[in-house]
Amino acid sequence: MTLEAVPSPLPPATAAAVTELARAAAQSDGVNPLSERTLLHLDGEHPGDLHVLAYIGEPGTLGVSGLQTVGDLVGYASLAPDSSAQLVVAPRARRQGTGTALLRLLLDHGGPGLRVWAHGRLPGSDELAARLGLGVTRELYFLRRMSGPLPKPVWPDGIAVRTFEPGRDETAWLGVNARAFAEHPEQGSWTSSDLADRMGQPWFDPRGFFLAVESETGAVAGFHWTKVEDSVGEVYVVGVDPAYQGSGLGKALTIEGLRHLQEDRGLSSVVLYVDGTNTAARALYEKLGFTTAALDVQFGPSDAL
Ligand SMILES: CC(=O)SCCNC(=O)CCNC(=O)[C@H](O)C(C)(C)COP(=O)(O)OP(=O)(O)OC[C@H]1O[C@@H](n2cnc3c(N)ncnc32)[C@H](O)[C@@H]1OP(=O)(O)O
Ligand SMILES: N[C@@H](CS)C(=O)N[C@H]1[C@@H](O[C@@H]2[C@H](O)[C@H](O)[C@@H](O)[C@H](O)[C@H]2O)O[C@H](CO)[C@@H](O)[C@@H]1O
Repeated sequence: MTLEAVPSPLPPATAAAVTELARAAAQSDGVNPLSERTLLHLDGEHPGDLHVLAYIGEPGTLGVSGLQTVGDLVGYASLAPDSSAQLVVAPRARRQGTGTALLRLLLDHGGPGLRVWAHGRLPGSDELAARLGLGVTRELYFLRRMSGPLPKPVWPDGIAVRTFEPGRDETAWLGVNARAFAEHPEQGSWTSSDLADRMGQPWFDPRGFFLAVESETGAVAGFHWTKVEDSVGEVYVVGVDPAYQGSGLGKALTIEGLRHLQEDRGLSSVVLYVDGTNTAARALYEKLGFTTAALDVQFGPSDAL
């Protein structure tokens, strides 16, 4: 087995093989092994992104033309410029040391700031991490709510709600998102490119992207961006400008998006991700009937814990 670190961009054939590897793992494990950002960054050039390929063959046999066959690829890892990473080994190739080899290479390239996701904290991830001196540095809860009666949203005085208008609201949304998520490891640093990537996805639907605006000034005070992909409805991101936090706006926005997913999109359940340390959001979602369905964790060097 050969390990090869490839700076972005990946050859299209290789990107397709990684996508197929991730699909096979998701089918086998019941959990997507790679995050949305990682999947989005398989295609195209993303400076600073590093791809690691584990394949059956002599070094260099892949060539820049990409993989000869999907069967050649037995593992993949990605390392982002913020030192966050993910790795996946093909179900057919597990317990042969490929995961250990991928993680060692990530440590070599990522250094002490490395943070490796284990989506679903599947069997073996803790053991693999501990073997290389890594411990849990972050918990991301995956919550689910079955459809049912919703309270009516109570909007703060002077606030109106409308949906996102492409070509009009991008700059204002980036601003309120950055302010709302100033303390978040990823969300607050989204750029116009990150937003455009997602607006270009088949699931993007401005009719499910709610903005709370000041009636007098039109300024965006908060938002609830919903997502429906593969028939799964998600509270994708809810954010409230710090100036409005504690005003009831987050609850009203969350309810508005849940109503849309439940009634306009006819979904029987809704999911979301929330950091374990986010006490405010977790309290809000618990009040609205969300319960824990799974847990993603990030591992980092134990001496960094
Ligand atoms: C799926 C996701 O998007 S997870 C990420 C959610 N977004 C963020 O964390 C971004 C930063 N935080 C925010 O934007 C806001 O704090 C939000 C969205 C979490 C909450 O919005 P707010 O407008 O402040 O919430 P709101 O005033 O509607 O309060 C609703 C409930 O949330 C909970 N809550 C809100 N703030 C807090 C807090 N500081 N501490 C504990 N619970 C809180 C309470 O249960 C509250 O109900 P209550 O006031 O009846 O007790
Ligand atoms: N509630 C949001 C914004 S704070 C959140 O916590 N997002 C996480 C989450 O993102 C999900 C992930 O990318 C899934 O692959 C994708 O299918 C979901 O639609 C996303 O919501 O997990 C990410 C790590 O995997 C994390 O970086 C985001 O901040």
